[in-house]
Amino acid sequence: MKVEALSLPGIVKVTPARFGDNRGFFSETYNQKNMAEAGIPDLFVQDNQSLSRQKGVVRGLHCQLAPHGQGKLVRVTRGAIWDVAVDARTGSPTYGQWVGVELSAENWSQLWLPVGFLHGFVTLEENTEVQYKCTGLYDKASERSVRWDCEQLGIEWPVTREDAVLSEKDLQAPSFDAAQGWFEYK
Ligand SMILES: Cc1cn([C@H]2C[C@H](O)[C@@H](COP(=O)(O)OP(=O)(O)O[C@H]3O[C@H](C)C(=O)[C@H](O)[C@H]3O)O2)c(=O)[nH]c1=O
Repeated sequence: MKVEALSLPGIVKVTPARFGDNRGFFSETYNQKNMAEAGIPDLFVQDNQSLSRQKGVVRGLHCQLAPHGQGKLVRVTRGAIWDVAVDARTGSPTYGQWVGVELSAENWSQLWLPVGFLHGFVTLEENTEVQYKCTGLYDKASERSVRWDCEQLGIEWPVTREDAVLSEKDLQAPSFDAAQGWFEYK
């Protein structure tokens, strides 16, 4: 498995091996030992999957507050996304900084985001399926959102506001200012 630390400390991109043959391929998409060696904890308690039928669907920026914070290990099993992590840990030297990575069924890469980071993505193809493991269970009351196109964050999304497809919840999300104090940098 290939492991790449990204420009935002704490965010890790991993690419499991994929063994192709005349039938197709086989891949260990999650191996506790390999992931632990990459610095990705082994306690995942929930698997999620979403399908976005259109190109340009933006989901995020989301997180859950303590004690329901979620580390996420994200991968794409059909189509492609541009996946984004934002450091929301008050006191962090990289507070408000972001990193974006293309994850696709083609490149087979996965992105690890620890607790304390906002997560969001935009689909780059129609009928994109995203699957992700979470270190915490869903807790609706502790969900928080920040608007995807917050000027303060300046995320360089590969989609225009006109073309972006968002949920009502995400259309009404506050700016990143709201995130002050959500997470403490340790
Ligand atoms: C997240 C979640 C949602 N739901 C229900 C609640 C709603 O009735 C429905 C759709 O939820 P939502 O619109 O919040 O789904 P997304 O916009 O894809 O949200 C996700 O998008 C970004 C990218 C994330 O990282 C989070 O995991 C998550 O916030 O699924 C559940 O039952 N369990 C869950 O864990």
